[in-house]
Formats: sequence, structure tokens, C-alpha cells
Amino acid sequence: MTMQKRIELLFKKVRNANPLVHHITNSVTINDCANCTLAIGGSPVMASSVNEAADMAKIANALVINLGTLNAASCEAMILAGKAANSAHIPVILDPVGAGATPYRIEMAEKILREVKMSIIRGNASEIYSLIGGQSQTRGVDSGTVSFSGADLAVKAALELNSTIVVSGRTDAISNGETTVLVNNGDPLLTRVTGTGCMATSLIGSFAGVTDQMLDAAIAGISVMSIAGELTKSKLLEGEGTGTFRVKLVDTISLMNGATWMQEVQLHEYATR
Ligand SMILES: Nc1ncnc2c1ncn2[C@@H]1O[C@H](COP(=O)(O)OP(=O)(O)O)[C@@H](O)[C@H]1O
Ligand SMILES: Cc1ncsc1CCOP(=O)(O)O
Ligand SMILES: [Mg+2]
Repeated sequence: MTMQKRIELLFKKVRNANPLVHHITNSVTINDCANCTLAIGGSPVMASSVNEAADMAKIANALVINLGTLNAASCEAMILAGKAANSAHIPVILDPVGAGATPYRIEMAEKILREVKMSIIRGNASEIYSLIGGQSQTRGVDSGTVSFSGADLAVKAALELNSTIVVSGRTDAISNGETTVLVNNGDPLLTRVTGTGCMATSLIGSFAGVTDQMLDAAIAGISVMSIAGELTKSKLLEGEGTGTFRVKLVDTISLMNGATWMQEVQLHEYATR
């Protein structure tokens, strides 16, 4: 079966299986992440207390760790939950929001990466670059300039971090170090609403909860967000701006199925080792 066909089938699979996606995430986009998880067919639970993080991870189908507003307590909860998920063979997905923006963020990201095995890591180019020791001009949570192409960065990070990597941007690059795929969908409006990266990571977590193929889950999640950006832009009426775009984005995701995905996705294999 081709990768495209496998991903097409994931839409029904995720809606039938309704995977529990445990999030330890930031306080800015937490509600959008929960609604995006529901829109694609998952069941979100946000649980960040050190008293229950490990127990919740054990009963989940996937764990999403998002560093957006991390602090000492949430970092401890992320490590407890991550270790529990690793022991139970539950996929862990990392969104290193703002990694590289401050020394604390990169220190914490490195600490979590030392303790927890990540199945998938999704970030913008600056964030992924900082995880492999690079320095780019990142401003807060936005991407800056990086000297690699997204595809080359994804391959390098996949090999160095031993994980499936998604570098999001105008073109999304996804690599497990052996197979690298580019997704040429998206719309610049996606960068004018906070949380589209976080929501993409929640979508990836939802798909990772229903397949063992982490590359498929990573491609499915990021491409759903990028395609939804395009379709939602085309549905905006005169006088509607970024606020309406945010609401309609969740509508679009909730209505997307395998057939629409097949029709819209612009997928290209980049390189095979
Ligand atoms: N310049 C762009 N043009 C079109 N789509 C984009 C652009 N930049 C980012 N996207 C899309 O926006 C979504 C969020 O990615 P990104 O902005 O890189 O994440 P983050 O919000 O974490 O920085 C992804 O679906 C990505 O493909
Ligand atoms: C603005 C902001 N500040 C801390 S977390 C956060 C949300 C970032 O979300 P995204 O990376 O998806 O734009
Ligand atoms: Mg982000």
C-alpha cells in the first residue's frame, strides 16, 4: 500500500478509534489544541499536575508535550509522563515552542530530550535548529532564518535526535532520517493566528495514537493543518479577518476526510538514503 493510501485510511481510523491524547501544554493555545484534537476525531485530556501526569500518560494512546509556557513544575510533570509513556510504549510527541529563544528554554528542552524518547518532534525551523545546537535569530515563538533548507534540517535533526522530525514552514519537511517528504500546502494566514503550530502537533498526536507508523502520523497531522489553512482562506468572506479564520479553521478540520485530503495534498518525496 502507498503512503498516500495509508494516510487516507487514517482519517476513518482516528474517528473510529477516538484515541485519548494526553497533553501537557501551554496556557495560550490549550483550548485550541483540545478542539483541534476533537475535530480530527481524538479525545483530548489536558493533565499537567505532577500528581497525575504519569498515571494519565499510561492510559492514553499518545502524549503531547508542548514547551510553550513551561516552568519547573510542568517540566517535572513532562518528564514523569514521558517516562511512563515510554515504558508503556505510548508515542510521545514534542513541540519545542520557543526553543532557542532563551537559555532556560533550550536547557529544559535538552533535559527533557535526555530523559524521554520522542517518537515525533514538530517545530518551526528555528526551534528544530536549536535542538541540534544551532543558533538562529528566533524572536519568541516565531521562526527566524536558518542556514539549512527545511528538508536538510529535518534529515539532520532526525539522525541526531533519533526521532521523526517535522520542520513546519511555507513548505513542511518531514523526515525519519531515511525517508524525507515535503508538503507544499499552507497559507501565510496560518502565521497570523497563534497556535497553528501547536494545533498541528495535536493533530500529529491524534494520528500517532492510531498507527505504529510515525512518519505517516507526522505527515498526516502537519498536512491536515496546511491544507486546512488553504481551504479556510478560500472560505473567508469579505470583512472577515484572522479571528474568523481561527474559528473556521477548526470547522475545516472537523469536515476534512480522506478523500478531501487525497485531492488537496501536495506531497513530494525529497530524498531516500
Ligand atoms: N509562510 C507560510 N506559508 C504558508 N503556510 C505556512 C507558512 N508558514 C507556516 N505555515 C504553516 O503554518 C502551520 C504552522 O506552522 P509554523 O508557523 O511553522 O508553526 P509555529 O506556529 O509553531 O511557528 C503549518 O501548517 C505550516 O505549514
Ligand atoms: C504565543 C505563545 N507564547 C507562549 S506559547 C505561545 C503559543 C505559540 O503557538 P504556536 O507556536 O502554535 O504559534
Ligand atoms: Mg510553535
